Amino acid sequence: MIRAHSAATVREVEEPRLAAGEPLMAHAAFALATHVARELRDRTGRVAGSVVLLLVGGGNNGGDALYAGTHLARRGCQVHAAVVSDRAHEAGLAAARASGVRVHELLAAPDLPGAVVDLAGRCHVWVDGLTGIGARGPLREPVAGIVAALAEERAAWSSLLAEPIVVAVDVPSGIGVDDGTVPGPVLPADVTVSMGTAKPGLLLPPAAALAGRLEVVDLGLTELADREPAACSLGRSDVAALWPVPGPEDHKYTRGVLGLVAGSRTYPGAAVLCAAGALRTGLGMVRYLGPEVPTSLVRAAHPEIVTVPGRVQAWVLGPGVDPRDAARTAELADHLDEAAGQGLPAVLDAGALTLLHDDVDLAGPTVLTPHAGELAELLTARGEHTPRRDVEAAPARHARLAAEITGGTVLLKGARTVVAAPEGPLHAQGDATGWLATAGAGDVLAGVLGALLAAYGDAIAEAVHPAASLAPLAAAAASAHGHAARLAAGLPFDADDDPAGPIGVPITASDVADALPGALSTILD
Ligand SMILES: NC(=O)C1=CN([C@@H]2O[C@H](COP(=O)(O)OP(=O)(O)OC[C@H]3O[C@@H](n4cnc5c(N)ncnc54)[C@H](OP(=O)(O)O)[C@@H]3O)[C@@H](O)[C@H]2O)[C@@H](O)CC1
Ligand SMILES: [K+]
Repeated sequence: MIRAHSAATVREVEEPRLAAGEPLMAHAAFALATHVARELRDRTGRVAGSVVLLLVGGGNNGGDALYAGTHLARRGCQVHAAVVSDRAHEAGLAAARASGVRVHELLAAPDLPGAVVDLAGRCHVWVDGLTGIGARGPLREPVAGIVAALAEERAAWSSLLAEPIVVAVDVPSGIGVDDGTVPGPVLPADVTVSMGTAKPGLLLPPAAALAGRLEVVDLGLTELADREPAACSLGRSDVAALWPVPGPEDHKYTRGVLGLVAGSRTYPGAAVLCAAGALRTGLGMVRYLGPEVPTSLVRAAHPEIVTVPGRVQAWVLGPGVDPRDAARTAELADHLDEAAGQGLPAVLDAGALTLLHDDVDLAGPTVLTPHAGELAELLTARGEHTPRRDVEAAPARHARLAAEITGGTVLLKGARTVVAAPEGPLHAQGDATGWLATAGAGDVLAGVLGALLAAYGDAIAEAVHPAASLAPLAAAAASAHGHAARLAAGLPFDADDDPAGPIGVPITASDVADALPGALSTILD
């Protein structure tokens, strides 16, 4: 699991250590130099003789870059430092000069962005030490202009072979360190070397997509183990640890029975796909409840499905249900009440999300699975006027707001899925592929999550804090679903940002459901 801590937590932990004279910056800079050297060797085949640009702002982030530059100069690199603040780290500057780094004090340059871009054009690697966890809000001038010019230059270069490598120090300068927003210009990185712990903005969308590969440097900040992370991402072994695996004593009722109210005459496929997602995830039984169509289609596609009411351990309510169908919506509300009465978990998707447009307080453990548009509608209906683009610009903030307002756990679907409970760490999972953005994929996900919750349903109903396990389970479902999509698209199992890697093939939602057992076998291996 990658655990990310807020800037404030990092400061609280590092301050007493710095006061005690621990050389945290020296360790950070050495690790940074090692990563830069490795990147140079992997991509260009050499370290000595490479030309390195340090982008140096006015704080310790620039200090990290300067000290890393001293190590790289000693390893035979030609190192240039573009200093764009009059408060650059003094000791770092002195050390850099002493080790042969060429320091360019550029603040007085008539065209500052142009001067930095000129210098950058001669360098194999750019080390972004402009701002780190000390940044506040969008980048200000002159740094904003420099970053915008470099980002433009880099985008233009990417069509050529000799791209510069961008290594961000701690975070790509300009991202919202704690909330993952991109409030202004940011220089996208190939690698981000984060100091002591990951930062939330490196995991959360949309900023996470600008961080490249994440490398976390262990600075021995052991106190962080006892501090709740602000955000986290489950790895394969975390998902495996959560996944229910049947033992010899299990039977279908202990493995979990899922009640499914989905599909309509207009959208019958949603019921078939949601059932497929649940069945291929593995559970004891699916009880489908609905009108003749789609019941006949669900039975034809999945003969193992039971279509009579009975005991269940979790519900999936709403995929493919038209919220204008008053009778069906009332049915959804009844099942939601029934689940809450028994303390059983429920997934509210698509049509069922409109149940929360009224001032309903969720009484039971509930996961909402909106996409950005549905979340915007929900928030607006609950008095927080929110255009869809605002949700897309700050997914974590809006998912958390919806969780606080409704009392549910919100799984906000997107290229990178965010899960927010009313409190506790945010989760972000970026295991999927762009090919997954296809009709019906969300119905499959609701099924996967429903199956997982059914397995845990009785335990959740008996738990002291029934909602506490929902966010990790929702994140695990998103991860398995994303991995299945990668497998179906013919992509390597784990997402990486290698632009030279395979691009994959188009997939359908049915392909994703079919790929679930294969993905789970790799996860559980
Ligand atoms: N984690 C760890 O244990 C360790 C962390 N370490 C490192 O320290 C870093 C934190 O250093 P830090 O506190 O000096 O702040 P930093 O990020 O360099 O930014 C301050 C500068 O940015 C400027 N600035 C601010 N906002 C801005 C804006 N919007 N637009 C433009 N400029 C803006 C601000 O200017 P000012 O607002 O003061 O005028 C000031 O000049 C951390 O990220 C990591 O790299 C390691 O060295 C040791 C171990
Ligand atoms: K930075």
